Amino acid sequence: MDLGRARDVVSAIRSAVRTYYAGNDEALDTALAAILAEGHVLLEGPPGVGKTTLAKLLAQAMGGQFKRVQMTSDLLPSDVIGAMVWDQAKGEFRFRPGPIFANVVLVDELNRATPRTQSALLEAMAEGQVTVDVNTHQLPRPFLVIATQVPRDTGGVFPLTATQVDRFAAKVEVGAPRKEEELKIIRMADELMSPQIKAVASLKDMVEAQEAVKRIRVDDSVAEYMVNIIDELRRSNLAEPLSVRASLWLYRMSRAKALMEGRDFVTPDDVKAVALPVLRHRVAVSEGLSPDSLIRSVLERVPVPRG
Ligand SMILES: Nc1ncnc2c1ncn2[C@@H]1O[C@H](COP(=O)(O)OP(=O)(O)OP(=O)(O)O)[C@@H](O)[C@H]1O
Repeated sequence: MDLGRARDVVSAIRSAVRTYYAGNDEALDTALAAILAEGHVLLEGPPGVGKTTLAKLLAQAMGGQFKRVQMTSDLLPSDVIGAMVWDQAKGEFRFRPGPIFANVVLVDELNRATPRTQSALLEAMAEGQVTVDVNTHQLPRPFLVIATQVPRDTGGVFPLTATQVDRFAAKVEVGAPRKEEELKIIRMADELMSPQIKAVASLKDMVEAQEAVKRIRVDDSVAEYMVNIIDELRRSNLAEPLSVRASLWLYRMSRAKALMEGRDFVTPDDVKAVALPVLRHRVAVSEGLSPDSLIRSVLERVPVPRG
């Protein structure tokens, strides 16, 4: 698929989702970039702000399957990834896929699951496959996990470790809608009971778009710019060290962003556009500072390469 067609596929999906999704651009664009870059997203915010709606519409727009997993402390790894079950009719064991076998999976309240179940999910996300007993089962492509979390101070949660959080390509915080968005939402009250949009692309199109992202050029000066941002962040007295995954996801998500903008090369503006969602969950700051303000100040300090 050429890059122009890949861009058209993504913008068709974006417009289709926009039919009913009235939330902020950052959530929608980050989710789209994450699909293209084969990453996963943490979507945080209060209940009822359209997280499920966004995930469902994304799946519909690309002709894919949507599933939702509500995490609880009694959920076992096999309830999420699948298990071997006895098939009475055939007289043999067969693999029964878990609910993560879908193209877009909303994992609700991830930090309510026990560490074992969280690890099983995160491993599957990282590898794009599930291994049960000795058999490996490929997850569908594209495969996007959108995970939500309950606030850390809620009782009965198992907070994810920094390493686990680091596995997510990006994090977006969604808040209550603005007044005009909310007005649009209530005007669609009937349709929103069960929003349905037609597929405007196929899963094959999306997989080809993922491959197209890998052909987006990143000049040495822009790659160096990414590394300089990460280096400057590391010098900022972070509470936790910043892993190399930070720069890898900055690179991958910037390329996805360039494709969405219809270019075959990454500009420093693409890097800046994805820097907050890609970095904010990896930056553990001391009290009184917000990750976003720290990242913004780093972006202001690091010299931008001239094209
Ligand atoms: N930004 C939005 N765009 C469209 N509909 C929205 C939006 N925000 C909320 N809604 C509507 O409000 C209701 C709740 O939204 P939804 O289930 O998507 O929220 P959620 O964030 O997943 O909530 P929860 O965490 O409680 O599951 C739905 O009917 C949905 O259509």
